[in-house]
Amino acid sequence: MGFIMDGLDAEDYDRTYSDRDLLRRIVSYFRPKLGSMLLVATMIVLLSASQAAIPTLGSLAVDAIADGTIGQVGWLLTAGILVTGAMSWVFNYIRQKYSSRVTGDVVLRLREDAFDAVLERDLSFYDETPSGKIVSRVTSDTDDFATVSSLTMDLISQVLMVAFVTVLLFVRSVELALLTLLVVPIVVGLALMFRRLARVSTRRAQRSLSRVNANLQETMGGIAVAKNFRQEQQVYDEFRPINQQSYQVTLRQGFVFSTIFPVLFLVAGLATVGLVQLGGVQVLDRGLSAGDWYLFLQGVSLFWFPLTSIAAFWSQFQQGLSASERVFALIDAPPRVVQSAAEPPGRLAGRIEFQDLTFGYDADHPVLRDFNLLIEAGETVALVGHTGAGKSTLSKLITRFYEFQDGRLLIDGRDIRTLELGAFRSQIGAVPQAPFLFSGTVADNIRYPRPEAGDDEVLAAAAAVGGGDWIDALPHGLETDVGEHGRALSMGQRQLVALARLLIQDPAIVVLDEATASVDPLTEAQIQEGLDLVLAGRTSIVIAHRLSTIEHVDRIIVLDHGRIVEEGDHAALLARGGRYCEVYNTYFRHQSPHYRAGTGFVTVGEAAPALD
Ligand SMILES: Nc1ncnc2c1ncn2[C@@H]1O[C@H](COP(=O)(O)OP(=O)(O)OP(=O)(O)O)[C@@H](O)[C@H]1O
Repeated sequence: MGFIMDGLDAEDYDRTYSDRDLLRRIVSYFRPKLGSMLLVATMIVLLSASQAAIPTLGSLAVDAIADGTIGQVGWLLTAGILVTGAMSWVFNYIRQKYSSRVTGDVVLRLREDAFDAVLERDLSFYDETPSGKIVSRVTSDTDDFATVSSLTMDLISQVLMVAFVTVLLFVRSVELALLTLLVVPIVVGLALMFRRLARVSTRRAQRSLSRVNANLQETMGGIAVAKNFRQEQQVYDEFRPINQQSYQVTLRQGFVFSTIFPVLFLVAGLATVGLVQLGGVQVLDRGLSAGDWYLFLQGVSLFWFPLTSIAAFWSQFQQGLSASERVFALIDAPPRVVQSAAEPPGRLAGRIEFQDLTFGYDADHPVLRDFNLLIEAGETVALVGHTGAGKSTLSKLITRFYEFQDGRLLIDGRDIRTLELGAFRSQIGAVPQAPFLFSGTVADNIRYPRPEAGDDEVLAAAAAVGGGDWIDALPHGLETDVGEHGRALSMGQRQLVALARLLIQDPAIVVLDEATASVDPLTEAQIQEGLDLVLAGRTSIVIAHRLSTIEHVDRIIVLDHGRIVEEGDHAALLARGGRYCEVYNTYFRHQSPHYRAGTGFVTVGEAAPALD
């Protein structure tokens, strides 16, 4: 049992909606399609009536055979059955056409809303939720919801037909009609009992499938690394139990659903036996005509088919309901980053002040505790420190990707929580270590922050970065296709595109995580030139990995376990011989052109001259 249920827990944002809330929510998606739905409903009524008319005409034919009048009315009844059959086809065609459109439109809207919700989520959401699981909610869960909506229409049509047949049966023989109806509460009772079981097993099956998706997604993302380290077997070993689990859970779901049908068919069979016996006796006693008896037997199959298929629908119905629950939970997931107001920030000067700020990805384990730091407008600050010191965390708070728990973060003296988030973020230029490029051309990527930017602006930005020589090295200049994730460009070229993109954005504050990957000296020089241009006149926070950067910034801040342990400029900090020297020896010193392996380390713990 343990294995089967492992990893199938709900996501943090999952919730259970009451049937009423769920239904109300689903109805709200269908409401704009009221006109088409009325047409579908009319067609369903006509279709059900015409389907119920066929056995009625058949029963008249049986009576005519018994009376010996079939010779006179036979052709009329045949024509009647033909016309009713043809009309059924037309009604069904119109019904299918419009109901498919209604379902398609509703799913389109639901998927748009789900995708919108995904885009709106804070970065913490992406840290906590594997992307495969998100994809699964936006695609297969909305598909399951589509199935529910078309099933619901089928269900309504079947229920209506049952209603028509019931009326007919009562008109013919109250006694036999009551016998037929006697079984309904048993079937409905069984279906209701089954409901709970079905919902639980269906939900598990969906979660296990999204686990499979998440695993596949991660495998595809890291396939190059896996192949590099020849870890295909390990990847497969990880996939196997997850896939097995999905198999087991789906099998269990199948078992749950397969128990209901034999039970239902047994009840139906017993009822039919009763009807054959009782009806036959009544025909012999002349209390019932042969045609009526025929209608009852036909009616029973017409009657039973919808009832048993309602139970059959149940599985998919439940699947769709829990899918819609999952999609709504995604749409309704509360944001972690909450603004207390939405004041227009105006053009920011870029003064940043952390005041007694406390933050932890998990509130019980703070990464920053009572943290204080003031960065003046226009200042360029380098954050250095060992891995895990909290450098990226600071930048994630400035970009407002995460919500801090305590203290204040002021931008130009205003509480960051009061600024209109979209307008604020548009003035923050964030460059990650490995800049992400979208499929398209180099020009498309440069104009990404401002799609209305003209070709000349894009060209000017590209030319300004690194002297523009790098554009000539691209096979089709700015029209070169960058490939998926920018794979068609070298690492250095991707960084240059990211810098040109910043120029187009023209942010007030730049948060830059320098790439650790080394590039050739020419590209390095171009990047440095580009950086000087991009950072000039803006407040800049650089998570520094390059010697040339730390040598030129206004202030270096040395972080250790979320605390500032030293700050100052390069020469002063080196002279102090403290923590900065350690970091310098570890990360930066070897980049110096004068560096010789094994020599020239700056002594830690005592004042030492600045060596290069
Ligand atoms: N998304 C996250 N969820 C939980 N903990 C995190 C997350 N990101 C970082 N941390 C933790 O927060 C601490 C600070 O991490 P941070 O990424 O800020 O360090 P860093 O100084 O930028 O390190 P590096 O130079 O390796 O990028 C680390 O202990 C890290 O494990």
